[in-house]
Amino acid sequence: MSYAVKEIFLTLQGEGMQSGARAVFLRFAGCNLWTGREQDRDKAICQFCDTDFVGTDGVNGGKYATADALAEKVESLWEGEKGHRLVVITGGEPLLQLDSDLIDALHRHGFRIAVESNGTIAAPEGIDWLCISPKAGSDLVQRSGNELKLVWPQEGIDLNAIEAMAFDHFLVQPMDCADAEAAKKAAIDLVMQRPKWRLTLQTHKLLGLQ
Ligand SMILES: C[S@@+](CC[C@H](N)C(=O)[O-])C[C@H]1O[C@@H](n2cnc3c(N)ncnc32)[C@H](O)[C@@H]1O
Ligand SMILES: Nc1nc2[nH]cc(C(=O)O)c2c(=O)[nH]1
Ligand code: SF4
Ligand SMILES: [Mg+2]
Repeated sequence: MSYAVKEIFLTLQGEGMQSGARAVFLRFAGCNLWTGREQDRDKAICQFCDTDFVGTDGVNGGKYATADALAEKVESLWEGEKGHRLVVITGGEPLLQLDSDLIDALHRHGFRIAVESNGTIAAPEGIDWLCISPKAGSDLVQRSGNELKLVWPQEGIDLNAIEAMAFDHFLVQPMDCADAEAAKKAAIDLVMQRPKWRLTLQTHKLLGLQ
């Protein structure tokens, strides 16, 4: 199958337990919880998205005909030292498009594969680091993984139910929104009340990185 890619770029992973790691970001176009159009935001299931994932017009974006062609483009962006290759596959919702062909091709090119998903689609085998970020009002299908990263505050989230799921790490990330100060405070309060959780910040935004 072909892959619709919004953009591909080299940066530091800004979020979660792998934050600070050099990584190629592969951002797929499209999401199942929002069209990505501002006029649809109010009626979307996920209303706080900070990302433009519409179309294929970003840096290195486009339609990639094969998994190998896409893996080669990812590899070409990994400059310098050959080792420690990490690709973060995100979107949009990457599990709408990520398949075993692409997982195999990226592994053949020497990459560890991290994925950022909203958890509404079961993850395929072979992902090396799975981050699930639940969205209130959506059906959480993927209930295990390496890290769960909850954007906060969100109404309608059952924290006890989430804590019972099979994740290695439970992270809370303040929502980037009009009242960012209140969101930071709410995230800090959550950790203070529930020590199973850790605070994660969007460090790329603090650093002025992509
Ligand atoms: C743009 S999403 C793409 C991946 C996938 N669709 C998902 O939601 O996990 C990447 C990450 O950014 C988080 N995110 C999106 N909007 C945010 C915001 N306004 N503030 C903080 N984190 C946000 C998501 O929860 C997710 O962890
Ligand atoms: N630097 C950087 N780190 C990130 N971690 C998760 C991101 C995402 O949009 O999925 C993201 C992103 O957009 N940029
Ligand atoms: S699920 Fe992810 S990509 Fe889709 S709208 Fe929400 S934050 Fe954005
Ligand atoms: Mg982002």
